[in-house]
Amino acid sequence: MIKFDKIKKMKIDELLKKYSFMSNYFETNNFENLDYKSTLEENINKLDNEELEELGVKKDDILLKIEEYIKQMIEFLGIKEDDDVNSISIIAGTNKFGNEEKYEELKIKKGEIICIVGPTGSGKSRLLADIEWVADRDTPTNRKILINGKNPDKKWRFSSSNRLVAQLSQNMNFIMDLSVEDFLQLHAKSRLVENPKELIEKIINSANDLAGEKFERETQITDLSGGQSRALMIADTAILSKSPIVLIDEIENAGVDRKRALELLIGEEKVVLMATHDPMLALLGNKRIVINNGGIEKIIETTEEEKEILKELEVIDKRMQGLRNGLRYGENLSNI
Ligand SMILES: Nc1ncnc2c1ncn2[C@@H]1O[C@H](COP(=O)(O)OP(=O)(O)OP(=O)(O)O)[C@@H](O)[C@H]1O
Repeated sequence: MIKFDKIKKMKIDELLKKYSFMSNYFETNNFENLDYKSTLEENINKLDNEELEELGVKKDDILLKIEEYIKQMIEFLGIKEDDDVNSISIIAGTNKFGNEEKYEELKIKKGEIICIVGPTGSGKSRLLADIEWVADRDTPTNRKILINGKNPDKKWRFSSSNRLVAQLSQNMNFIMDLSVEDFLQLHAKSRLVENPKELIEKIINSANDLAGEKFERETQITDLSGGQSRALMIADTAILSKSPIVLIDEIENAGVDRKRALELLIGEEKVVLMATHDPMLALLGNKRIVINNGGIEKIIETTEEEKEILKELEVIDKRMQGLRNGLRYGENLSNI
């Protein structure tokens, strides 16, 4: 059952993200001046008589028609409303020595950034893999993953269109000879986005916001620098990927504004889990999971005092960035 009261209160860009078929509806029904940052209801309420005449419907009927259309499309496409992931829970298992982990359950909600810290070989990647596999006491750690507090549907393991997790890895090696725009078109098609034009523009703008040097939609992806391609993949994952969870293996500093990258992912309502050794990134998180000998030893919430340290680190980071840029552009560093 769809909850139309909730749908009415969704901003148009959220609505298009959730129901990409609506772009087609708006286009074929001549909705021309949509404000993407306002809700569906607000957009309909502000239509004037002239616009209503153009649309050929009464104001009161528009929402009813849209509700009916969404219902039919959901049925036709076989979309399940319970695909929405609002939280994941990690239920404790055992460490490498077979001892029980020192927590019972860790619930992570949408919009939270959780960092995973611990020495080399301690089991950080194993934890990420448990989440990706939706472990059910059937991995070396014996952990169990719940989705929305419940035993998850096995489809998360086997369906390719319903990926629970998007992985952001460090190095993107593009080998195809495509422009940025064609590459994103391909991605959008494979993710069944019907009218990807606006999304592609949003991705390119966001990526350019994150990267030091701007690129164009016509730029060949093989010509992108390391930082530019990382920025493109982050924006693509945030905006186009339907996976509700993003796993990150440390975002390299070079060429990407990491704080903005995290803000972009969180703004798109994802659960973000990030393995990192960098104090600045760790403090940007809401919590950090400390792993040792394969087990979760502690879960630490970032305190207000720690957030103060973050401010210091941001000043240092800015200074480093300034010097790095100076170096790049051949300046005398003592003048910076
Ligand atoms: N609870 C556990 N029980 C049994 N084996 C485990 C457990 N946790 C991790 N391991 C195993 O320990 C090995 C090292 O773990 P992993 O690769 O996850 O470490 P890591 O912290 O990601 O290391 P690095 O920082 O070097 O990438 C792996 O073979 C993993 O399967």
